[in-house]
Amino acid sequence: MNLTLYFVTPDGAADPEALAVAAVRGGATLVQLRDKRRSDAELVPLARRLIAALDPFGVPLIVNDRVEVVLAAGAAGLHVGQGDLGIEEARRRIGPDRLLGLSVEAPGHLQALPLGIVDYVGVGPVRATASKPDHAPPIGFDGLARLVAAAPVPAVAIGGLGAGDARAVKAAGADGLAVVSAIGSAADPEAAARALAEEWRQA
Ligand SMILES: Cc1ncc(COP(=O)(O)OP(=O)(O)O)c(N)n1
Ligand SMILES: Cc1nc(C(=O)O)sc1CCOP(=O)(O)O
Ligand SMILES: [Mg+2]
Repeated sequence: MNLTLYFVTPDGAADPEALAVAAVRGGATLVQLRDKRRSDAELVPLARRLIAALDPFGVPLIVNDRVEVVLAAGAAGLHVGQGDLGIEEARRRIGPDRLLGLSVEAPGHLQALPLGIVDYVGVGPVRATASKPDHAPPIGFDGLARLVAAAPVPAVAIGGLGAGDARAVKAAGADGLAVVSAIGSAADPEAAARALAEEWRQA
């Protein structure tokens, strides 16, 4: 698992596959299929196509929220938040070998985290973002640093991040940054991903 540049597909994107391929061509190391609008029946074939498209790049596909889609499509992992399926249940459902990510928004979420169940945490939102209308209060880079320092597993920063943020994310101790719009809304998603990946390398 490489969290350096984690591309999360925009909710309801017309062509998540094209965006994901552009992102990994540019240097994204992990992709999450996050779609609140499509049904499981629509997401399963989409996830299968994404897995096949990402496979030549060696990039795993994580599916947000939908354990049934993970299992039916054979995805590499599942990402859940504080209001989703509990992590013990999620781990039981996906088995020991798939990746499991958990959103963390406050210190209490880490204090309540049993060890050995999740593979990584997504920490945020660093800034307010229109990509997740129901996001928790922004934690800023200081909040990010505090949560990352307390995390017992690798941590990826998320929320309102984009060009120019890699240095601050790395300085906060995170293992990478996760973005939706910085790549998904870019005029040239591959170039945007390449710039972010390069920024991370230079940071
Ligand atoms: C990498 C990463 N971090 C956090 C989230 C947010 O998950 P969640 O809190 O469950 O919110 P939704 O994405 O389901 O709206 C994420 N998806 N990915
Ligand atoms: C999916 C998601 N989760 C968040 C969290 O804080 O848990 S913020 C977020 C959306 C991030 O989108 P963008 O890169 O466009 O700001
Ligand atoms: Mg969720």
